[in-house]
Amino acid sequence: MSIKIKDLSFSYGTRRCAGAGRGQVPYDVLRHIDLDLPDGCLVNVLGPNGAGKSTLFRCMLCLEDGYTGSIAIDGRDLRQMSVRERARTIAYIPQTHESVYDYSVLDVVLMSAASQTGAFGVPRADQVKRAWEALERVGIARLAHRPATRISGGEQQLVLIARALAQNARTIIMDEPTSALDYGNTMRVLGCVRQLAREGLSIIQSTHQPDQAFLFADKVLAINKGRVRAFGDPRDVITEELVAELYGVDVSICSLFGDRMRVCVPSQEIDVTGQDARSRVK
Ligand SMILES: Nc1ncnc2c1ncn2[C@@H]1O[C@H](COP(=O)(O)OP(=O)(O)OP(=O)(O)O)[C@@H](O)[C@H]1O
Repeated sequence: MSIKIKDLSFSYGTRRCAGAGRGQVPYDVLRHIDLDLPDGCLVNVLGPNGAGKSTLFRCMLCLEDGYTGSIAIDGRDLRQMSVRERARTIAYIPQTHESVYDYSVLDVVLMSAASQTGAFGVPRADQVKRAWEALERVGIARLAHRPATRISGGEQQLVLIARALAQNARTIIMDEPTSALDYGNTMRVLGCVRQLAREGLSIIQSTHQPDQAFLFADKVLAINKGRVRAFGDPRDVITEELVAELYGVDVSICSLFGDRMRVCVPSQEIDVTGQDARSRVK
């Protein structure tokens, strides 16, 4: 689904203005954001802590609706859609998700049906079938009857992706889906996410790893201080200047395998003077 954001600004409230006696002023966490996210695209959102990534997601999900400007999905204004319609359109995987109840993995995935059956409705046969298909799709059907609290972090993340798939939403927003995962699970989850985008889903996910964006993203959105700093192809957007600006770290961007892959190397940690820099991307 295509997402069009026009002049989006959002504030959580006011803060005291610098200087004596100036009073409270609105503190805009998001400032005049214009974006056109194409359909069937895997977008990685980069930006330092507090840049506004989660807030942007919350606005796109209408969890915060006090924004100015507009957000349209496939041409329809988000605010004109009912809660159920929105739930069917966009699935959300938040930054942290810790279930305290011992629901089975299958039950967690079946919660996706709540937007159609209501919170206490019994899932229909087709919804159960879809839940199984989603579990198969992400490769964890074998875990269906295990308590969702007693599986690994990577498996839990895959359960949430399966739930989003079973919800049948064409757009999935993920807030740092791999932040708690080890290297192997990170690669498996991101590989699964990329495959889903190749099959036509629109996926927007935040990450703090520019290298991940080189490897997995179709587009990169860089946000800094609530503004869009850059948007486009990873190779165009992720530059040494951008990484230094966003994260305050000097990196060299190097190419590998005949430039099929690029990586950020923190050059301030190693002395690269006089080294062979032929593969460095200028
Ligand atoms: N509920 C809230 N009330 C007031 N201010 C908030 C609230 N949530 C976030 N903020 C502030 O809004 C700004 C943006 O926060 P946000 O969580 O969107 O950043 P982020 O880019 O997702 O950061 P991170 O990478 O650390 O998750 C920060 O200054 C944060 O302190």
